[in-house]
Amino acid sequence: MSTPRITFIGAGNMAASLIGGLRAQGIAAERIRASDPSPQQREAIAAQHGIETLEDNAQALADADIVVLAIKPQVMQAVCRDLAPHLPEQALVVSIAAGIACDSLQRWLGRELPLVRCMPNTPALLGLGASGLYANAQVSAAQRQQAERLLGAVGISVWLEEERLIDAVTAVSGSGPAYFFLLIEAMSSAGQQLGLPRETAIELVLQTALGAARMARESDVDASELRRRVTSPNGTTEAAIKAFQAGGFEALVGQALNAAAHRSTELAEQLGK
Ligand SMILES: NC(=O)C1=CN([C@@H]2O[C@H](COP(=O)(O)OP(=O)(O)OC[C@H]3O[C@@H](n4cnc5c(N)ncnc54)[C@H](O)[C@@H]3O)[C@@H](O)[C@H]2O)C=CC1
Ligand SMILES: O=C(O)[C@@H]1CCC=N1
Repeated sequence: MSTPRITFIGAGNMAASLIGGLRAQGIAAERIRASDPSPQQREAIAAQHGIETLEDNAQALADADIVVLAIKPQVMQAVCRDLAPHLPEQALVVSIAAGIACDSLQRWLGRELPLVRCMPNTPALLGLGASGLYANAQVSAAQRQQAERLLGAVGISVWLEEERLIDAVTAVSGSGPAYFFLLIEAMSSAGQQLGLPRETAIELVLQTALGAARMARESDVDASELRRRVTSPNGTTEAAIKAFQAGGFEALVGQALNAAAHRSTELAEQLGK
């Protein structure tokens, strides 16, 4: 397969992560371009990755095999309507915007076209992202591979058979880093209340989070077994877990993820009109 020409519409954080990942995988800078109205964004991404940047979205589309929509959901409709007449016939469109359904994108782009909708997350910045991908019926097997390579350059990616599951992915991994950050914040301040200096508490919490994630990732037993192994009968961990359970921890996590998924559906309805 020859290397596709990839155009990014929007050169913000997520675009920069994806471009960094592609470059690290050996994709030549000449195959990638990005458009953004902000001169600062254009200069930053050109300096960092050596790619061509343009102010004009329509110009950036010329000869593109893959067009990545890496703009905020709120500007998606206006940008798509402007792009519509300039989109190359066979181009694969990849949208990373939260809460914008394939139907809306096709309506704004003016026709049925190969479309992959994905939900990445911010650890993509470190190549540790997790993305859910949904392809519509127009996407060819070769284009699926291209989308997989694009998102695979910044972490793991999983295919979803139904578009509605993007809302679940948004709740689990799209928003997920924020839940772990919240736990890190809460454990750090609890450590301080127990008398540890702030920096010490944060350092211990961060290394514990990293160690636990790697153990869960690399071990051949599941998280509940790893938890059991830390939890001595009548010991300290058991006391903490009992306190979590008495506070309804698992039900609360369920409610939180439901709220995120519900909001994702609601945004798609509002923004998709
Ligand atoms: N931040 C996150 O955790 C996640 C974000 N996303 C999605 O990724 C998308 C991009 O998000 P970020 O990179 O974080 O945002 P960002 O704000 O860093 O980047 C957006 C870029 O679009 C540019 N832009 C604005 N109007 C434009 C136009 N008319 N034409 C071309 N470019 C334009 C802005 O100048 C900016 O550089 C969003 O749709 C968001 O929903 C998806 C998953 C996770
Ligand atoms: O909070 C949000 O709406 C976006 C989608 C996933 C992460 N950030």
